[in-house]
Amino acid sequence: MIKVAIAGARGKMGMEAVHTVMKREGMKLVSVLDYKEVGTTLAELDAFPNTYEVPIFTDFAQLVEETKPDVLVDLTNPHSVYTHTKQALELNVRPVIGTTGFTDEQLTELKELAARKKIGAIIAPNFAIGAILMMKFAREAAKYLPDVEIIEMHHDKKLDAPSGTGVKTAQMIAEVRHEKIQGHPDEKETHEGARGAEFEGMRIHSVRLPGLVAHQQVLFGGEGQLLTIRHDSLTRESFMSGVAFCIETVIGMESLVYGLENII
Ligand SMILES: NC(=O)C1=CN([C@@H]2O[C@H](COP(=O)(O)OP(=O)(O)OC[C@H]3O[C@@H](n4cnc5c(N)ncnc54)[C@H](OP(=O)(O)O)[C@@H]3O)[C@@H](O)[C@H]2O)C=CC1
Ligand SMILES: O=C(O)C1=N[C@H](C(=O)O)C[C@H](O)C1
Repeated sequence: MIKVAIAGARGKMGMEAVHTVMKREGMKLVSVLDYKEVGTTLAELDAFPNTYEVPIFTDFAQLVEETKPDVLVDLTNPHSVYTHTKQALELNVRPVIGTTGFTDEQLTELKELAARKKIGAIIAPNFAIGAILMMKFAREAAKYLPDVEIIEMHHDKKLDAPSGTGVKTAQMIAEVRHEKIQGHPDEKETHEGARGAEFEGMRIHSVRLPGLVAHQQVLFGGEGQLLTIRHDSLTRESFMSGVAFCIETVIGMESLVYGLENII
């Protein structure tokens, strides 16, 4: 039985993850990490009325001491995720991280820490299998069509831009794409930001609108042709088989993996 703790259980993803872990055979939700006093167990919260008698902690060291989780699933926000991941590794709890917004320096540091401690960790900018395939197909297409722009579209409560998936897509494309600055060499923005975020000569555009969940198009332009690779997460259920897969997989790992494309 894999013992799981979740940080961010009151959030949109966290709520789904709580139900996923509770329903899945072979794993058990032993505790929840919050940053404010919201109650002593999940059953006291409006989101889970009288349902799960799972204790809530505001102190991670105490959570580990009292409930001894094997895995910490983090679905919080870009401001707290780095600290949670580091604390988990230091306390020998395997992190499964869905939260986005890490800097390159933070990723490198966490990778080194996991390697030093020989502890499995997964940082997954996107848990949905369709999104992983979208990124893999985009990497393949970029070998032949190096002119590419990424348009990611999310709900308007999202804190980080570009999305973790948008950045990961650009990183995967950059692995194979001949370096190239796109657009006209003399192009000039008359309104700042018009051309989107720059990533190794590619552009990432972030759309935020109510009604959206998580969507991305990768556009490749060629002579007289356009290839569009698109993925849509229509509900947060789309991420849950990935969350369960990571919890089960991280147990047998001894290093940090960034991106599910490396382990599926
Ligand atoms: N990898 C993937 O496939 C996916 C990743 N995500 C990412 O997951 C993260 C969460 O997304 P989402 O559920 O939509 O966001 P929400 O804002 O709905 O949920 C975040 C929750 O975390 C809580 N929280 C904030 N800080 C802490 C902390 N220090 N400790 C414990 N809980 C905390 C928030 O509480 P409060 O509201 O009181 O501040 C909130 O309840 C985001 O980074 C998002 O990008 C989202 C979807 C898929
Ligand atoms: O905030 C979200 O909602 C999502 N965040 C992740 C990201 O930044 O890529 C994954 C998915 O796109 C949903």
